Amino acid sequence: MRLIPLSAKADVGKWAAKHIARRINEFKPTANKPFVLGLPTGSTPMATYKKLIEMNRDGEVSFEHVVTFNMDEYVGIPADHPESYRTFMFKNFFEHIDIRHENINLLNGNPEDLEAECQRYEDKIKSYGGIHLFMGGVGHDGHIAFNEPGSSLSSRTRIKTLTDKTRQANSRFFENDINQVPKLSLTIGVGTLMDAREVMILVTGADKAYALHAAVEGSVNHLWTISAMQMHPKAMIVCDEDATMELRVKTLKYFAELEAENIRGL
Ligand SMILES: N[C@@H]1[C@@H](O)[C@H](O)[C@@H](COP(=O)(O)O)O[C@@H]1O
Repeated sequence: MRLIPLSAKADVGKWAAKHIARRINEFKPTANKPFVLGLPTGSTPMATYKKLIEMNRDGEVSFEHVVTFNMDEYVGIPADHPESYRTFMFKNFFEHIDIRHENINLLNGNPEDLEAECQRYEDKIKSYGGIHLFMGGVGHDGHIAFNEPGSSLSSRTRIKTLTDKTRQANSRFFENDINQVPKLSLTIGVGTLMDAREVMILVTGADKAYALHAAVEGSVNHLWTISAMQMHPKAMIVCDEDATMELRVKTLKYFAELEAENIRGL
């Protein structure tokens, strides 16, 4: 696993956006050979989306032949609810870039059959030959997508009950009222994420410091689903200084030295 320790939150957004653009450009996608990108919601990736929008506008990267799959969606709120992950993605990213709408894949949180919807999603990912690069964030309790503590590390897309802790954290988007936060979600599994050719996780802020410690220094454990990234052949965590507060000085120094070249010139 690589750890890219940067100074500020804005640097994380810039670095991640540049990495995504580099991967897309290296791939030289076409209509018949699209680049498949996995995406998260949340406050953490906002700076990355902003930078990617700028880069798209300036002609540094195109999403014309990029297919996207989002990680998760709430169950039971309308698709056009201001806090649905569909709304989030269109408002903060898709509406501002040159992506074709038929290339956007999102889980439907209101299907007739929830299990069939999960299977449809897995099949659709497979139909593209898998995901090239999956970007993600992390919850305070180390959850990845909505794979809450105790999720199987080989899980696939499925229905998940949200913990009170997650609903409390996300209530900030629902007028600080936990009762408005859905209790269920559809989420890709840890196994789905592990199948991506490359995974890039963004971690910012002191409130995520313990999750970063568990991801990098902890043992692989289903109680911290982010730790499964240690088993991924090509995983990378990009973090800011605040998020490193629970890491050993020795660990941080080790990765900072390894990545010195890649951090310079941001
Ligand atoms: N399902 C999402 C996760 O994908 C996200 O990583 C997490 C952290 O969000 P934030 O970046 O706002 O801290 O929130 C939710 O639980």
